[in-house]
Amino acid sequence: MSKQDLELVSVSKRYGRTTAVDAINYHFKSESYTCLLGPSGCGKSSTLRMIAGHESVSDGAILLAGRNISNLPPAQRGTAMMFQNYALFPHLSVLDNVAFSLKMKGVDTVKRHAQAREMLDLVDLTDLAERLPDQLSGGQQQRVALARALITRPQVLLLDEPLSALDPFLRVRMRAELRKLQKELGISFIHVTHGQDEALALADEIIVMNNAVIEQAGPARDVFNSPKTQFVAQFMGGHNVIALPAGHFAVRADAVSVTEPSKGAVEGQVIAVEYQGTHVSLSARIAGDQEVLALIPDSKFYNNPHHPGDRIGLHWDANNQHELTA
Ligand SMILES: Nc1ncnc2c1ncn2[C@@H]1O[C@H](COP(=O)(O)OP(=O)(O)OP(=O)(O)O)[C@@H](O)[C@H]1O
Repeated sequence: MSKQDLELVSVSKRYGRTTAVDAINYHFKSESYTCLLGPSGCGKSSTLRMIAGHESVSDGAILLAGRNISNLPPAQRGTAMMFQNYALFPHLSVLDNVAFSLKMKGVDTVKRHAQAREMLDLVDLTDLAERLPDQLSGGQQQRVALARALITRPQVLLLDEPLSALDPFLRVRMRAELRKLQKELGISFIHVTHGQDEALALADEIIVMNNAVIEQAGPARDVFNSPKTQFVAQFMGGHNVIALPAGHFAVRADAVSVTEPSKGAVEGQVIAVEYQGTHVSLSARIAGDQEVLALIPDSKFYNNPHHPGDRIGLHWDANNQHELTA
């Protein structure tokens, strides 16, 4: 274990009779980008808030660099949080917003402004230092919030749905910037999102939560390619969940190809064909009244097109068939 790693040891959060987080264990590697992903109410924000110290831990321990930080105040943990709504002070300039936590620590004006300018430089906002928050675009406000969190030189930056207030275009641009910043700073980012696209685009590691527990975690490509449960396969998207005599399996829709009826792994009947530009989405009904989706590259499909009602075979390689445990 590296010195800066963050560890959750059987961490639980209960609000009255609701268990929001149920004895989760996780080892966040230092210098990595981790996304906490899951549907609304699964416990991801509670997990993040416990790491930040904005919520108490009901049970278990949080260790950073081997030190138990579970009961320390937020400012003494070595973590910093960037909030969903940015929480900027409307009456303070950009510079003073960024310098705020240093002011609270009693750092003198010259010193804290110099450090705040360094942070503004990092997020490319040097020219806007004297503006007030309401004179900034959403993307610029977000960068101020980032600079303000980073000025405390945290070992771990915690981000709660940081891109949700941005329009789709800006969201894609900002996620590239977040990723770049994390690599440049060489610290850990832990980012809560309910968007699987966002998690796949950003994360070295993805933690999928469901019903207060970690359903699956690991490198982003492993979680996407080899879902272990029906929930993860369906939540990550792009997969078929198929019941076969040998059990339940996940098969990526883009790994399914269409052949002659007798040649495929299973036989089916085409129920819909939809042209989607780069590929064609074909759905077929197979035994057990199950629907299977195949995403076929555009040119491959039109070399040998199929139509609703056609009998076809569906084929996929054995290594694309992942057994589901639940
Ligand atoms: N302060 C609170 N008091 C009581 N219950 C709470 C409180 N905060 C969260 N909960 C409950 O705990 C569970 C987990 O909430 P949490 O906010 O961690 O989920 P989430 O995965 O972040 O959801 P979302 O994506 O909607 O923010 C939910 O059932 C929620 O209603």
